[in-house]
Amino acid sequence: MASGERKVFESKAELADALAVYVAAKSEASIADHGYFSVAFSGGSLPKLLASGVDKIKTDTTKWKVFFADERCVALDHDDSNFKAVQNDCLSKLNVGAENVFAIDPALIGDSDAAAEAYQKVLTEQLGGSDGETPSIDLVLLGMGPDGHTCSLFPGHTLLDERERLVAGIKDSPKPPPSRITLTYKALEASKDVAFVCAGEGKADTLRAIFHPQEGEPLLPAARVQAKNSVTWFMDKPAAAKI
Ligand SMILES: O=C(O)[C@H](O)[C@@H](O)[C@H](O)[C@H](O)COP(=O)(O)O
Repeated sequence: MASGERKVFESKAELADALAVYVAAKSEASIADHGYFSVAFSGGSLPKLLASGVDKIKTDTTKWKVFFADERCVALDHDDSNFKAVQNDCLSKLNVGAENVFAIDPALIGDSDAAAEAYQKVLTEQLGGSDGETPSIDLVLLGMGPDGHTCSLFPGHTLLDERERLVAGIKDSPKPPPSRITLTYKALEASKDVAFVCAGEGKADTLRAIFHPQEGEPLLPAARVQAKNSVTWFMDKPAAAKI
């Protein structure tokens, strides 16, 4: 069963506002602690959802370092690009310098393993993990798919057992497009905080399986996520209806 605090909101709009306030608080605390705030965004419905609360993110966003929890191996201006979604829906409304947004290297999108290796290097350089320490992202914002996947960690996939790499390539994602890069559990577990964002009745059955797995039901990828400090589940009422 998944662990962590569960927060349930009346509506998507209330969820978005609370998430924005939470992000701002994590940002303030991180900047006070080490001078910057590193945050990783997922794609899917998350960027649009957060967009409606983005004006509540009151913090010094010039001190942000933005990463991607997973990314599709497509051009940065492709409609499938998580970078494009996060940039258009959220970052364009926040004062984050382009030099602080760490996208996949577009020159490597033909080879997800090479793109993942390069992204891991960026993560390590930016977060100071080069002395052998695992880099720690301050906050990872995650979604969850109907099959219980998160990042691009899919049920039954060999990447669920990856313990060496922080970022891995995947060529057979069941959710299109098939070629992607993703943070691994190793990277998630080294992160300080993780927030899951789940809205809509389409998430209800999966959240039931996450929080109340029946006997013999496999532990879904999202249920296995742990972080150094906290995992918090932001849900609206329809998503939380069965938990
Ligand atoms: O690139 C991706 O596909 C996403 O990062 C993915 O991991 C997403 O977060 C989940 O699939 C949930 O997606 P929804 O929020 O759209 O259900």
